[in-house]
Amino acid sequence: MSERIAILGVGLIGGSIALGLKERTDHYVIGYDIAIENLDHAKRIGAIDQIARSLEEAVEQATIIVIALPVSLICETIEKLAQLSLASHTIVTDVGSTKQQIMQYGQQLIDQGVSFIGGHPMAGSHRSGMQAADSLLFENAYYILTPPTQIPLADVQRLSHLLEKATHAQLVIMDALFHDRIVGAVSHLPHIIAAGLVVQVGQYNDQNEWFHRLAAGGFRDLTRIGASHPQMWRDILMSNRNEVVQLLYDWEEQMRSFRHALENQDANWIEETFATSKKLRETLPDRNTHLIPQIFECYVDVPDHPGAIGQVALLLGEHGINLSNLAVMENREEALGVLRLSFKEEEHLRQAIRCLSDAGYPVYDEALSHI
Ligand SMILES: NC(=O)c1ccc[n+]([C@@H]2O[C@H](COP(=O)([O-])OP(=O)(O)OC[C@H]3O[C@@H](n4cnc5c(N)ncnc54)[C@H](O)[C@@H]3O)[C@@H](O)[C@H]2O)c1
Ligand SMILES: O=C(O)C(=O)C[C@]1(C(=O)O)C=C[C@@H](O)C=C1
Repeated sequence: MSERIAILGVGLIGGSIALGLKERTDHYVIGYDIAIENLDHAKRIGAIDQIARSLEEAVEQATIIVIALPVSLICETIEKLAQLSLASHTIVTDVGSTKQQIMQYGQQLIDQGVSFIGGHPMAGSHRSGMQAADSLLFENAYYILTPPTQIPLADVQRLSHLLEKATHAQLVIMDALFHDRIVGAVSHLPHIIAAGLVVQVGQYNDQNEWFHRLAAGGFRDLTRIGASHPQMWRDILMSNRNEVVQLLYDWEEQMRSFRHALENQDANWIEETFATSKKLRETLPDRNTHLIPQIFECYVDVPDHPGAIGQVALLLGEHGINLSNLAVMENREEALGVLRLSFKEEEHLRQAIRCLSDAGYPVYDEALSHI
């Protein structure tokens, strides 16, 4: 099926998705942005087929709407879209870095019968705008979707396939709360730490310019993200405020432990902590080593009704099992649907089989033998 895709906000993320869509699919792409120069550039380089002069013009007849605006504007835009009469088969998604607040707004669309599926590609840059867009930005990165339980299986699959094809990312389904907690720790907290360090050293530098002159690899590596877009990060932190406040308490505790160790000349504690850090840092999965990822799969029968996908995804999420992809294999009327669940780790597959079987779902292997 050929889609008409409206991208609202043709900046770094919207522009990168648009480029991927035009490079790797045949879908028609319409761009809308407040900055006309972004749209002109996008049209010139073939990232979009058409420039829309208004939000209404962009979404009219769109079958998929991707909201790629700063988080506060994503919420506002969802409210605006809920006032328009979108066709019932339209899927609306977003790319915002937080998910719980956006999903609450998305309920307004779901109440109108429109499928709203939250999204967040876990890759980006401290740069912003269409000029920085890149069709390879999301290659091999995780792209998280947070479909509410009411969304039909087929819609989640339609969006997931489209995004996978356009971005070459690894699509993962996750609960919004789970997402905000984890992304708070691995993205939002690091941005605060980088900004805090840059401001602290900037204050020393005001007294003595040698601080900046001597800032070498360590400072530069750690603070690249301190140059990120201020309004975008204001929105992200305000949207994930509760999670980030909790994370900051833990961070203060970490820093206090370092200070105590130094005050008490506890060299062993310092060495042990750096040894732990080195070991953990070296075991971080490298995005680029997974160019041909090994996939572990199983098949599961689910009742063919709208909430079924959410229940399976939620069950796995609650057990901390990362689903890397989900596809509907069969969709017979009034009978069972068959889902193919893919995992990156064999251990996650084993855990999923155990937890789905315990919950009463029939689970099969590749040869469709009952597991
Ligand atoms: N930058 C990243 O690393 C990254 C990664 C993943 C997700 N995100 C999320 O993606 C979203 C977009 O971020 P980005 O990095 O692409 O930002 P960006 O600034 O590059 O793009 C945002 C675009 O929105 C446009 N815009 C702003 N106000 C508008 C308005 N009122 N009406 C129409 N257009 C308007 C801007 O002109 C710009 O082109 C944010 O919600 C962010 O949280 C960012
Ligand atoms: O690479 C960067 O510059 C980023 O900040 C990308 C990054 C991140 O924190 O990892 C930033 C925000 C997004 O929501 C996802 C990815």
